[in-house]
Formats: sequence, C-alpha cells, structure tokens
Amino acid sequence: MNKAAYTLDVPEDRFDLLDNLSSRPGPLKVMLVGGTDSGKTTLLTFLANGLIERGLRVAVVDSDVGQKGILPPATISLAFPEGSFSSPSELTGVAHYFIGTTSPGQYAGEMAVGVKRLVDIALESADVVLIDTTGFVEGPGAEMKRLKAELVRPDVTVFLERDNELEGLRKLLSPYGDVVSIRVSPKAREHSREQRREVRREKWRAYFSGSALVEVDLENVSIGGTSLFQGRPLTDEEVELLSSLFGWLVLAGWRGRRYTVVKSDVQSFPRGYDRFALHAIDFERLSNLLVGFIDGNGLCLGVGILKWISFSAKKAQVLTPIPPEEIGRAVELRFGRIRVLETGEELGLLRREEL
Ligand SMILES: Nc1ncnc2c1ncn2[C@@H]1O[C@H](COP(=O)(O)OP(=O)(O)OP(=O)(O)O)[C@@H](O)[C@H]1O
Repeated sequence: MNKAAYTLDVPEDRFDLLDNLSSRPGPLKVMLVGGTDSGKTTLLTFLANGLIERGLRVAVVDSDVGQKGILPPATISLAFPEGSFSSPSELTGVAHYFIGTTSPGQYAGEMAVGVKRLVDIALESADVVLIDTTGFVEGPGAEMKRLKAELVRPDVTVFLERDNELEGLRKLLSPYGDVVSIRVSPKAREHSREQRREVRREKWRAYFSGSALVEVDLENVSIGGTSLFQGRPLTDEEVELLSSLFGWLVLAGWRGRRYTVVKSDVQSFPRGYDRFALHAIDFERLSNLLVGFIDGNGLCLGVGILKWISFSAKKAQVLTPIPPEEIGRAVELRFGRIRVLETGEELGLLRREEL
C-alpha cells in the first residue's frame, strides 16, 4: 500500500507551479512543506514527472522519515528517477543518511545535516532537486524546517496549506529563499495512526525480506549514536558494588562523566539513585534495536536489527539485507531509537537520552 500516487487530477495552481519551476535557471532546489496528509508526496510525484517530461534531470531527497517512500525507513534517501514513476516507493536510493527513528523530534541536527549532504550530492548532476519533508510543522518541527532551510537555502519552498495555518512558518523561512503557498487539494485524504503504522509495517517488511544475520566485530567498527561504550570500562570492583547495591546483573558499564551501565534486573525492589551520576539501561531495550551501517563518508549503507550483543566477546549479531561485500565498507555501527521486527511490527520508540 502506498499513500501517494502520480495523478494529473490536481488543482490548476500545480501546473502553474510546474511552469514556474521549469522556467527558472538550474540547478534548482525546491523544498515541500506541509502538515500531515497535506499532499506533499503527491505534489512531489506530480512535479518530478512533469519536470522529467520536460527533459530535466530530477533528484528526489526523501526526508519524510515517518512515511518514506524510498527504502530503507528511518533514513533520508536520495534517488534519481530515470523516467516517469507513479510513487517514490518505486525509486531506488543511491545515497542515504541514517536518522534511526521514524519520529525525528529529537533529531533536528541529523535531519538538517542529512538533507544538506544529500542535496549537495544531488546538485553534482541534477537540474532540479525536490525535497520531501515530514508533516511535523509545529514547535520543534518548525525549527527543524528552519535549520534545513538555513543549510540548504532552497530556491523555492512550497507550502501546502488549508487555511493559512503555516503563515508563521512561511515568514520564518522566507529569508532563506522564495516561498510559494498553494492550497491543499480537496482530494487529499487523512490517514489514521493505524493506517500510517500499516504503511510503515509494509515498508519494514519489504526492506528486511531476504535479510541475513551478520556478525559484527565491535573492535573493528566505531559505535556511534549512543553514550554506551564511552568512557573507561568499569573495574570488577565497580561492577560488584553496583550489582550488590541495586540487585542487578551488570552486563557492561563505563565510567565517563557519569556511570553508564547495561543491566538486567535480578531482584525487583524500589531503587533510588542519582540519575545524573548513574545511567542504567535495561538490556532488553537493546533487543531488536534499529542500527545503521555507516561508511567512511558518514553515509548509511543500510540498516539492520540488533539481534544480540555480547559485551564480553565484543560481537553483535545484526539482521540486515546489506550484501556481505558491502558490509565490509562500514566503519561505524550507529544506534537508532526504534525497536522493530523484520515482520514490520514496531516494538517501540526510545528517547534519545535513553541510550
Ligand atoms: N491531488 C490529489 N488527488 C488525489 N488524491 C490526493 C491528491 N493529493 C493528495 N491526495 C491523497 O491524499 C493522501 C495524502 O497525500 P500524501 O501522501 O501525498 O500527503 P503527505 O503530505 O505526503 O503525507 P505525509 O504526512 O504522510 O507526509 C494520499 O492518500 C493521497 O493519495
């Protein structure tokens, strides 16, 4: 199931926008902004096809991490459609930036940097770069759009609005490029949380079909995206002390500015401790965690699901569809903040500070 599809049954102002964009000198950067289900992806598909028909080389940067078309989920992806297409889900990404969650509220920095990096790559060969964004347009979502606009400097930012509701955001972004406002199509349809989850479930399942378990030697790659593995490892005495104080099986721990431990509960009793001095993570929170394989250029080769980690052997087992010859290019394993199964079932999101 895809939410958006190519249609010419769009309001007349979309054709005016297409004329406007194709009359401008390239390379052109166009960012699409609108609330949830406002029709951003439908508009992107319409514009991309129209521009391709006019002989322009189009790049698509899909940063709608909550409802991505281009696989894998939880990343930002760049694709170059070679001809007409009916949905971004048909496109194959050529470069990706790892975000690690489908809910990027705490990841404004990564979102802005990822879009900037992929737009820079796109500009090496595209006439027009179309940037799809999340429907997250209020509060931190608005700031995220500003950061993207500041870095990318879109020539045109198109706002999809029902009732002038994005006026504030339009003003906020107007110093960084032209802004155009068009009305949401009366045909735009809202999707329930369950329908959105179902769309994501299918994407996860499609991405992980044909995956294999690979063993990652944690001595050979850096570990990023987490405060685990930072600082010096705990001494046996420190492990002993924490275990007896709190009734934990301490699986791993590090001492930096504070103590960070991965533990399993042996006894359940109420424990009070200074959370600024000690950060304890339940081992189960790591199971089925999404991780990204990052290459030497900071781009994402693909994602995987952490199935097992042995702190003593310094090995991890990760389920991933990345071919073995590609995996060898990874220099970093980066921790995400969503737990998901290869069936597409999402087990839950984690907060950034949890790991
Ligand atoms: N012009 C149109 N004609 C027919 N259907 C449309 C049109 N515009 C939007 N829709 C429908 O409205 C729904 C939402 O559109 P779309 O998925 O493009 O929105 P979005 O803003 O990209 O959503 P998201 O919040 O998931 O990013 C889809 O089912 C889409 O097919």
